Amino acid sequence: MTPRTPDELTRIAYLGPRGTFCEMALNSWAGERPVERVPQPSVPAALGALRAGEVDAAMVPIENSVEGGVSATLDALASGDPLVIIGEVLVPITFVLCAKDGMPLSSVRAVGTHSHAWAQVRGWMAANLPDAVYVPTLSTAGAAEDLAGGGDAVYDAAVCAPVAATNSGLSVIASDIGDNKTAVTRFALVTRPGTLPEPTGADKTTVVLYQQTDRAGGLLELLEQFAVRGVNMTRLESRPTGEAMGSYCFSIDFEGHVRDARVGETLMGLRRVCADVRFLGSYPRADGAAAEAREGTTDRDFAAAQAWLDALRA
Ligand SMILES: O=C(O)C(=O)C[C@]1(C(=O)O)C=C[C@@H](O)C=C1
Repeated sequence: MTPRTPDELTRIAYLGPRGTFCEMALNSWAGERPVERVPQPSVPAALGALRAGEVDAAMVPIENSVEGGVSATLDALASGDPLVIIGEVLVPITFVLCAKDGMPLSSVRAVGTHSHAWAQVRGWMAANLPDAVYVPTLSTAGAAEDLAGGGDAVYDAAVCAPVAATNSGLSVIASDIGDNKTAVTRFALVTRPGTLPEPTGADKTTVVLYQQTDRAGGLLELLEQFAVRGVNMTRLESRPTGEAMGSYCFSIDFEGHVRDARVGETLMGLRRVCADVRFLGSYPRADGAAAEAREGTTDRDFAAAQAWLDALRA
């Protein structure tokens, strides 16, 4: 059975192992809730476990303030059985470089970490370890765990959160190595459809849009749907559909809840002009910033216009 409220979510998958930023997001969302945390090796695996009914929800990274959208998550949400976002969490990102005891910084030849983490420490690496080779891993904490495990890790230092270095018993050889000290990653709590959080006045909605045909002004026609109804977008990305060269869909976050009149009208407009609209949920914003409906686009304005039209028709 699909849980209906956040308190009914008892098993939640996340990008593991322990010590990832994803686990921090889940801890921050769960608070005192008695939630069983189920680590998964990758984002597609976490969403696969959710689609298979093995867990009630999944916490996955969706956007980073430095590196942008997390493609693995956006693509896994855009195709396959439908899933919806019911919440978001913002996690400040701090990285350390860690290694086995006794390894000096000058001896590091290869560094393992998640690709998004590497993108956020590139400047520091260029300045401090210009000759180090980058080895991609499935997560930051996974990089630390494999290094500490002493098995077949082909790198001698890992970039991860301070807690992952501690969990793995590794020594921190450089702290606070992120190029941008205010970096934040946004995580989405995803479930199977059936749960629609109530509007709070400070909500976001996520959709994936598939255009009917590739033609001049096609994207403008989609954007007009938002503009004329006063709906503010907070993220817009084009992603390849994978079907053919040049075939793209648009992944969009915008302010407001599907129950807000201007959002409902926008979605209907998009449905008319798109080949397909995938609704990925309406959920409370992590930063609590209320959406301002400009004059002429409030629920009351839409209701008054509808009443006026009804009167004309009667
Ligand atoms: O590897 C982790 O620790 C994650 O939680 C993944 C992830 C990401 O996908 O962006 C999350 C936050 C950091 O920006 C780096 C990596």
